[in-house]
Amino acid sequence: MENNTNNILIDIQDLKKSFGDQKVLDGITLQLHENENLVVLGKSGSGKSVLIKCIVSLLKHDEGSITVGEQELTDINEEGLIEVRKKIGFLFQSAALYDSMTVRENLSFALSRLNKKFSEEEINNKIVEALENVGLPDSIDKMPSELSGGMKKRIGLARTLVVNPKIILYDEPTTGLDPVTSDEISHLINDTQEKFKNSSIIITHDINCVKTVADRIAMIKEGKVYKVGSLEEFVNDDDAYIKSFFK
Ligand SMILES: Nc1ncnc2c1ncn2[C@@H]1O[C@H](COP(=O)(O)OP(=O)(O)OP(=O)(O)O)[C@@H](O)[C@H]1O
Repeated sequence: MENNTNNILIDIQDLKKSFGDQKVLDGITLQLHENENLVVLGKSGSGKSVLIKCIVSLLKHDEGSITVGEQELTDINEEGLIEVRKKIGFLFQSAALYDSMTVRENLSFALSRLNKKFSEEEINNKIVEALENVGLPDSIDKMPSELSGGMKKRIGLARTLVVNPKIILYDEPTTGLDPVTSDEISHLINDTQEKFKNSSIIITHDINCVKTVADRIAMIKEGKVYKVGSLEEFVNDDDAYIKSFFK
């Protein structure tokens, strides 16, 4: 949870994205720094998921730029995109495990997409290590249907960690979980960041999660960044709109 340097890993400049005549992002400028957890807040439908989908080019932005490392995404080719995606792990809301595969196979599949040659032993070691990091080494041969919601989130995180990404994007990581499990997942996000020194963008409505993980917060309103600051700056802000999120 420390931000030692201000190196920029993702630089978003004046990003715009519409669907038909619905303007969703209307000039977002925002940076993700090295070694930080950046929380993106905004009410439902404000474009938070659209923003992170643009970052991994699951959606194409209309105007502006997104630079990941040295790579600008606007006219990126397929090869460049593969390289960018290797740097970014994306943890979807649903965890999106493959239901017909065991936990081991889910993680192994993620590794196979790296296009690197690993020995059987290396693959096994990486999978065991990733599962240990999320506290579920015994679930290796389980099917997703045998896991609880919280366990699925953890396995989703293990699958993201197994490829060792520099950046992790979390889309509502605690949604649908009870308060205790939500808290465990929030702490796991911090433990992950401390151990692997990666940087994360976390979309969440869960204020307890925000309070646990946020190094910085960016609030989106009407397609623009309404405020960026520390948790303390948000909590102490007198603005009624901001207060409505933190009461
Ligand atoms: N592929 C799409 N085609 C058309 N409209 C879309 C598409 N994806 C998102 N939208 C619209 O963009 C707006 C923002 O959606 P988005 O999912 O980013 O909101 P959000 O801030 O993540 O909301 P929530 O907190 O409820 O998840 C919504 O009005 C949504 O209907």
